[in-house]
Amino acid sequence: MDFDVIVIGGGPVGENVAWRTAAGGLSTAMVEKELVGGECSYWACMPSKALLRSGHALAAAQRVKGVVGGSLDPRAVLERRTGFTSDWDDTGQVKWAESVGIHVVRGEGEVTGEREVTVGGEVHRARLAVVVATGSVPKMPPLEGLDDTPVWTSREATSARTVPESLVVLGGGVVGVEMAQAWARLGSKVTLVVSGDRPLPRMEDFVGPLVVEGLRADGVEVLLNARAAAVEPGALTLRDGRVVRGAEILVATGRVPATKDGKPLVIDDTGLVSGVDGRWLYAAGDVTGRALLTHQGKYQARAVGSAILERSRGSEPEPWSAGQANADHVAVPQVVFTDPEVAFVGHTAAEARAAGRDVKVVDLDIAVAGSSLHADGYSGKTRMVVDERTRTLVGVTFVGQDVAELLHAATIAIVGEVTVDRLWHAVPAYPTISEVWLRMLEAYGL
Ligand SMILES: Cc1cc2nc3c(=O)[nH]c(=O)nc-3n(C[C@H](O)[C@H](O)[C@H](O)COP(=O)(O)OP(=O)(O)OC[C@H]3O[C@@H](n4cnc5c(N)ncnc54)[C@H](O)[C@@H]3O)c2cc1C
Ligand SMILES: NC(=O)c1ccc[n+]([C@@H]2O[C@H](COP(=O)([O-])OP(=O)(O)OC[C@H]3O[C@@H](n4cnc5c(N)ncnc54)[C@H](O)[C@@H]3O)[C@@H](O)[C@H]2O)c1
Repeated sequence: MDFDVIVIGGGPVGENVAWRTAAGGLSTAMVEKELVGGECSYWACMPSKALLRSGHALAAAQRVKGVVGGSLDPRAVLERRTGFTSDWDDTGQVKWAESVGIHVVRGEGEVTGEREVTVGGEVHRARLAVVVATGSVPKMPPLEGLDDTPVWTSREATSARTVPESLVVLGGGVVGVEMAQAWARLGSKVTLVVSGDRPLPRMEDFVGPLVVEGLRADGVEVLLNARAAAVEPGALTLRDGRVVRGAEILVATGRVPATKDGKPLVIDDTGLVSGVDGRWLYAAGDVTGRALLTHQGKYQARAVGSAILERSRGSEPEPWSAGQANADHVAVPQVVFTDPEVAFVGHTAAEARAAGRDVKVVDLDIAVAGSSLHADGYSGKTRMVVDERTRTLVGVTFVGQDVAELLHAATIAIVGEVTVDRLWHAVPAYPTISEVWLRMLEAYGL
């Protein structure tokens, strides 16, 4: 069949491209080989956060004097998780897609020519654009014995129907720390194997050690500088000869773009794939390798949808208009949903310095009236990185209980290029944890 736009991949990113072009009046097909809703809905964001939330709610309650008792019912937590995945059934998402005018095509799509996508032997043509939003797949490390050992990936870690008695987690990235804590709080005996001296190594250097403290408080055994060499059912052998045992072994060592060669599709800020003539091939989301995050992929999706619509009307998207994903370079926010939570946006101090910027770094404990009310003995840390030339923020990091909702203020300040002098006039309400903004600006020198 012919369409104006064909989107390959019906994850959150593909859905958002298709939604935008269909809403703009373009006939749009979305090709999906598994479940409409993608990894995020069924095996990533939603089930992983559902597995974590009950444990966090209980821990938060128990940090307030006067709350007595409380416990987790792992079976009910798993049931709640399963509810968020609609028991791995995409009927609801397909109905939504069709209700907004998207034509859903089931099957594996392949770009077989210019503006041409083949699905199960049937050739479909796109009058305007083909958009690749195929996401990413787990990256497996070179471990002896891996081919013969049934291990967990993030799919099993988010969809398991029972709590394993013990679990070894290989990899100190976001999946590793989140899943280690979720399963530990559900009663599994968890060992986290981290190859470097701290987990979450790409974040500010104080983040990893604070997350390790939180994991150890939950009984997770965290092995640092531990390099894995071989795996067999029930055991992971480290290069120094130590053997770590667990009923299940989760390999969480990163992801690669879902392309034939595992390489990312490099795009410009309107989503056009570099090196392809004719301005018809676009990509967005994990497959671009830009930022492996649902919200940022959906932002790219909105840019791609807008750019296709604008170009169909003969105009070109301007920088910082809806048709360009310019914030990818300055303000990508991310929350790691551990306890303590990690929330950060922008660049780390080290990245900013490496880019040649003259920055001032403000480090503070989160210790304000709001935090002391929020939890007895609240502890947390924050870092603000300020560009001294423009007096605007480059990056902000918070670590502590329930800091996720503080993040959007930082994102707005960075994207809006708000100076610290003007930020001074954004008065945080008393007594909220946001008052830490005032303390940071005072510590900066205002
Ligand atoms: C455990 C885990 C937890 C996460 N938690 C968070 C979180 O809390 N917050 C956050 O922002 N991000 C999180 N992420 C990252 C997030 O899941 C991804 O960034 C997001 O899913 C990317 O969306 P996407 O649409 O690009 O790809 P996907 O969600 O991977 O969707 C791609 C879709 O394309 C389909 N597909 C692939 N190839 C083809 C083909 N040839 N033909 C047809 N269909 C095809 C796939 O079946 C899939 O449905 C998490 C990731 C993991 C693994
Ligand atoms: N809350 C969230 O926003 C959230 C949650 C989960 C995942 N995600 C996204 O999904 C993506 C994938 O997550 P991930 O944790 O799989 O990847 P990651 O890239 O964040 O972390 C992988 C980690 O594994 C380590 N590693 C690589 N090879 C190894 C080996 N052989 N042995 C031991 N360690 C090894 C790396 O040093 C790295 O720290 C991330 O980019 C993340 O942004 C986001």
